Amino acid sequence: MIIVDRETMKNIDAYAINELKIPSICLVERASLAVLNNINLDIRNSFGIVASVGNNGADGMALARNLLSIGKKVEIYIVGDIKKASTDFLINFESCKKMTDKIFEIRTIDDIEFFKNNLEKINTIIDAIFGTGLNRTVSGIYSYVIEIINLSNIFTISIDIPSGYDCDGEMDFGTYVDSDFIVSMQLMKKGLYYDTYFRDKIVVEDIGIAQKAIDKFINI
Ligand SMILES: NC(=O)C1=CN([C@@H]2O[C@H](COP(=O)(O)OP(=O)(O)OC[C@H]3O[C@@H](n4cnc5c(N)ncnc54)[C@H](O)[C@@H]3O)[C@@H](O)[C@H]2O)[C@@H](O)CC1
Ligand SMILES: [K+]
Repeated sequence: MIIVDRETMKNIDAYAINELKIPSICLVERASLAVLNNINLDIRNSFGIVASVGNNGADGMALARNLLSIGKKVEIYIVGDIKKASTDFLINFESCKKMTDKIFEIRTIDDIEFFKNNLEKINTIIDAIFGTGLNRTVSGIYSYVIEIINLSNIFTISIDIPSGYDCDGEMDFGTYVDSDFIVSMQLMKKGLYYDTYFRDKIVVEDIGIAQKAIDKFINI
């Protein structure tokens, strides 16, 4: 099994997109389907997608669109400034806005209360806040949201990495999602493999990042 650190994963992602011209939105779509294919849709019918506005959030928006398309109950909670959203995030966010009005921004303490109360109506949380882009201590509204997710005891699936957890397993960024299940993209992340608590709750899924991009940065 190939195990990568954060920097290597970011280099592989960038090479696949910028040099091999693999459209990033294709990777986002594959990532969303990788999560979808790991959900038991017979028992999971109501979803809270909790997303920030980078590409981990982009994966979350693509998954939200796919869940809405098959008629699942989906509520979308955005934590972060939509004005700073990534291009890939906005592509599926635009579609989600056409498919549901249950899209809520979490910015204030009142929003936090609303989020906490609304969670009682769903049975699955999708954690799409941070992935390999996490690079500093989790604070403010982000830490409140993560604490509420953890206190909710609702089955939580993290996209790529539990939000707040250091991909390399070295830094303590304050708080992180206590995921029940993690679908990690393309390659096993070092921090998750060497942390036995998470290692048994993770699947790694191919999302179409070419072997040529992986070989460039992985010297076997
Ligand atoms: N284009 C790509 O590189 C792809 C990325 N993918 C997904 O995108 C993720 C990486 O996306 P990004 O690099 O956009 O970053 P993230 O979406 O992980 O994080 C979003 C942004 O949050 C900010 N941030 C970092 N730490 C923070 C903190 N403590 N408090 C507040 N804000 C903070 C950073 O500016 C970061 O860009 C991967 O984990 C994966 O899920 C996949 O869709 C594959 C394609
Ligand atoms: K995540």
